[in-house]
Order: sequence, then C-alpha cells, then structure tokens
Amino acid sequence: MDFKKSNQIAILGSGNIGLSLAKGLAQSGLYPASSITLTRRNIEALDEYKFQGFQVSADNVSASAQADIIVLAVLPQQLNQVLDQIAGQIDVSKHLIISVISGVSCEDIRNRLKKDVQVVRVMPNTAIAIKQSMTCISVGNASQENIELVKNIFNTVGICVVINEELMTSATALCACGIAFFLRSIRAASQGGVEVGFHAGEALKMAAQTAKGAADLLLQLASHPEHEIDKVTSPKGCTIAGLNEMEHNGFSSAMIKGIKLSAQKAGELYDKD
Ligand SMILES: NC(=O)C1=CN([C@@H]2O[C@H](COP(=O)(O)OP(=O)(O)OC[C@H]3O[C@@H](n4cnc5c(N)ncnc54)[C@H](O)[C@@H]3O)[C@@H](O)[C@H]2O)C=CC1
Ligand SMILES: O=C(O)[C@@H]1CCC=N1
Repeated sequence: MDFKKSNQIAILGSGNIGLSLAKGLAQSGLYPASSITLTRRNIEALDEYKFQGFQVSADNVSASAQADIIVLAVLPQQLNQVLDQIAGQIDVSKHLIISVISGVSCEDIRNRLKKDVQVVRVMPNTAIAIKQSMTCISVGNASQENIELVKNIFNTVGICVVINEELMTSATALCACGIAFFLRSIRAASQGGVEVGFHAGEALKMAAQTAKGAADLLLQLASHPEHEIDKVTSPKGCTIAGLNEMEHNGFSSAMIKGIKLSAQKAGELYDKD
C-alpha cells in the first residue's frame, strides 16, 4: 500500500484529541486541511474548522469510505456504535485504522470490524496541536510500510516511540494524562508565586517557562533530574528547604499514586459488549 501525502484521513470523533490531531497534521504540512475529514454528531460545532478548509461531516460511513486512513477518536463507550456503523465500508486492501482510544486493543477493534484489517494503536497527547506530542505506538498487525507511515506522521507532530501493546494503558497515564498532571503542577507553582508577590499572569508565565527550562535540561543534556536538582540546592539553602517541605507533604508520592491509578482506570474504560 502506498500512502502519499495527498491521501485522505477521516477522524471519527472530532472532540479534544481528534481536533488537536487535525490541527497538528495541518500545521505540519504533511496533510493539508482539505485532505482531512472531521466527523462528529453535531457538526455546527466544527464550523470554525470548516472555515479553515477541513472537510466536516456527521456521516461516519461516507467519511470512512472516502478515506485511506481512519482515525478512531471517540470515547471508549461510544466506540462500538461507530465500529458497527462503518464495518460494512471497510476495505482491507485500502484502509488503515489508527485508534487513539484508551483501553481498547487492536484485537478488540479487528474483532468488531474485520479480522484482517490493519489496526495500529496510538496514544498521543493534546500537545499534538502544536506538534509537541509524546506519542506511543503499538503496531498491531500493520505492514512494515504502514508502520513507517504511522511513525512518520507522529514524528512530524512530536516524538513517537513504538511500545508493546500491554504497556499502552501505562503510556496513557504517563503521557496523555501526563499533560494534565504537569499543567496542574505549573498552575500550583504559579499560585505559590502569587503568594510570594507576583501578579497571577506574570507568575503563570514565569512558572511555565521555568518548567520548560527544567524539561529541556533533561531532554537536551540527556541529564538525570537528581543531577540537575543537586546543582540548584545550595547547602543550607532555600531550594532544599522548599523541596523537602514538598516531599514531607507527599509531592513525589502523589504523582506516583496518581499515575498508577490513571493507568489502572485506563484499562477499565472499555466494555467490549
Ligand atoms: N483528550 C485527550 O487528551 C486524549 C484522549 N484520548 C482518547 O481519545 C478519545 C476521545 O477523547 P476526547 O477527545 O477527550 O473526548 P471528546 O469527548 O472530547 O471527543 C469525542 C468526540 O466524539 C464525538 N462523537 C461521539 N459519538 C460520535 C459518533 N457516533 N460519530 C462521530 N463523532 C462522535 C463527540 O461529539 C466528541 O466530539 C477517547 O477514547 C480517549 O481515551 C487519547 C489520548 C489523549
Ligand atoms: O482522561 C481520559 O480518559 C483520556 C485518555 C487520556 C487522556 N484523556
């Protein structure tokens, strides 16, 4: 199968992640807006995207028939209805299915759709809208050519890694939910900043840039967090005082427990029947 840039993508379920993906793809230049069909039940909510050149539709069946790549981006509890709708349209020699749905295996989708259709499971995060997603991929039964195609797409809108499918719910917690966890940390830091004297707007900007700098220290220097922390904590200084106070209040423990619970919950979202 030869998927070219001009080929058609249908995103079934254009909510938060579906639209973030659409924005990232169009911004990347890999797929122009005109090659992407966005579906949802109430298409008036997509007027802004129609204006930007995306195709919009309430009809999953015709959108799937016209597409080469079908992205499943509805909630787990909405999936079976969508799969049953489009099953008759699936052409195994043409279609590639990309599912971003948490807790649903490639096999679950093949069992409901068509046994031999190629399905890849992908877990992006909302930073895909600005081409900064950490995306995990499990390749299912896809051909090497389609695996390369999917890797190319998700490397264009961020960074992707291929992982075993049994780790996909863990990836959901760490990377997809992770966006919310880090955003809440930044928000909390900004609230601390207000307590020590800054206006809310400037505190948020200062906290966000500080978080970005911390992440880039790790990414650009391939450094370990504790190595970088050791450089900040002067003996008897204010950093270690603040850091230890946070740890006494369960900072690391709260993050670890939250990620574990999210991963567990991600595995319980889909009811096959
Ligand atoms: N929000 C996120 O950051 C991420 C979400 N996911 C997964 O993506 C999926 C969607 O999540 P969200 O975007 O957060 O949910 P959402 O509720 O914002 O989006 C789902 C969209 O599907 C539409 N929809 C429902 N039934 C439909 C149907 N029959 N035909 C067409 N459209 C239909 C809804 O109107 C809604 O716009 C979930 O399965 C979630 O696990 C995966 C990675 C990240
Ligand atoms: O909260 C959720 O269930 C979805 C999956 C990952 C991010 N949002």
